[in-house]
Amino acid sequence: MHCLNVELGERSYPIIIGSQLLGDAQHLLPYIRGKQVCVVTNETVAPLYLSRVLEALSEFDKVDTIELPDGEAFKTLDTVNRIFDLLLERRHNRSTTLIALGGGVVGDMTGFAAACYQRGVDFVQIPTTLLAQVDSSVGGKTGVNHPLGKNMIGAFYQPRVVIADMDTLATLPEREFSAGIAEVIKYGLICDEPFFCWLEDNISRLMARDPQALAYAVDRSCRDKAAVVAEDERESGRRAILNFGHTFGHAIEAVQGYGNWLHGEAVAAGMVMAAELSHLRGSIEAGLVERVRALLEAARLPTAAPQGMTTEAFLDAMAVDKKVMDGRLRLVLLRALGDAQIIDDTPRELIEQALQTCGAT
Ligand SMILES: NC(=O)c1ccc[n+]([C@@H]2O[C@H](COP(=O)([O-])OP(=O)(O)OC[C@H]3O[C@@H](n4cnc5c(N)ncnc54)[C@H](O)[C@@H]3O)[C@@H](O)[C@H]2O)c1
Ligand SMILES: O=C(O)C(=O)C[C@@H](O)[C@H](O)[C@H](O)COP(=O)(O)O
Ligand SMILES: [Zn+2]
Repeated sequence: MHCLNVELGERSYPIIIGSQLLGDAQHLLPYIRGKQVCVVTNETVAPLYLSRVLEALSEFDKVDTIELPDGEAFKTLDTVNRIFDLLLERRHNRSTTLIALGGGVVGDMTGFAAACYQRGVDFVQIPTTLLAQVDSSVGGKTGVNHPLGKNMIGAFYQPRVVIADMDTLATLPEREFSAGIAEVIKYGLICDEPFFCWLEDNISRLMARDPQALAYAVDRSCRDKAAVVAEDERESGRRAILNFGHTFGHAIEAVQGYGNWLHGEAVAAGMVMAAELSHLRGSIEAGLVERVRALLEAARLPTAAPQGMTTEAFLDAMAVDKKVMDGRLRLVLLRALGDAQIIDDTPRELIEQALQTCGAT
């Protein structure tokens, strides 16, 4: 077990990474201030891990649980409202703590519910997917989707602690595991060249879920993300690099229908598009785009647009991106391997060319 910190002044918190952490009260209880707790999970994760978390909570007066329906299609205000209904029916007050047990969908909604319920209650992240352990549980972006755009309603709201039990990854389906690797590769590309090279050398071990390789990748990803978040908690500047591939990826998720392409899959294809565009602008060599494609393919991730998705559909969906300012797209592109920048003057024709090179019709 080891621990690293997200340094945010009075909102700082630890990320605890290890094994056999779920039932372990010692790591959880110091971060729960009141006597009421509500564990938010879903119908898939509950039968696997809920009982272990409840063991750690046996000393509390009031422990409620809510099992949400599973899937990106349920990351909505209606689902968050079900959390509010339970909290009110069961008379949870401002001293309650919400515990998110699950992947990024559960984590994003629980965090958002915590930010809103009685204007803010504590919450804890217990991420159980690779994607949630390396990305979504860290940094305090919470929220839900809207039919017109990904994560359009939300809040910045930090957890009190993140407890990442790597044992939970043993039950993760292959496709979900690959989706998590997409965000891991993202860190190498945007801010950590040595990590990208390490990933190229170790991708087979990682895909075989070698415990040492996996522990290294989770730790390094969390460190990279924590450093960026500590510099710019509310994305007024540098934090936007964590959105590399996401303007394209979010368009894919929304146009294909939430849940048809997994978030990590859409980000993988989006990162190839962003790399291709960086090359078309003259910032990086074609060889680096090929390295990005090859690594993502080795992680069994898509590297091209969904079949039949048009350039027009991409551009329409990308126009609602949260980074758009004064009607101009702001895209995260590569200046070099391990060095991302935010660019707001990319000609539309170049974006269209990058999309078409990546299979958009
Ligand atoms: N807040 C952020 O900073 C941030 C960062 C990245 C992604 N996200 C969001 O996170 C979401 C994606 O998260 P995700 O990839 O974890 O998807 P997810 O939450 O849908 O989980 C993936 C699937 O795995 C199941 N599952 C979870 N843990 C399991 C386990 N241990 N064993 C077996 N099955 C398990 C889930 O029930 C689900 O079916 C997206 O909505 C994305 O927008 C948020
Ligand atoms: O933490 C961040 O900042 C990120 O951008 C991480 C992304 O991987 C994540 O998908 C995030 O939810 C995207 O946020 P959004 O603001 O583009 O909706
Ligand atoms: Zn993401």
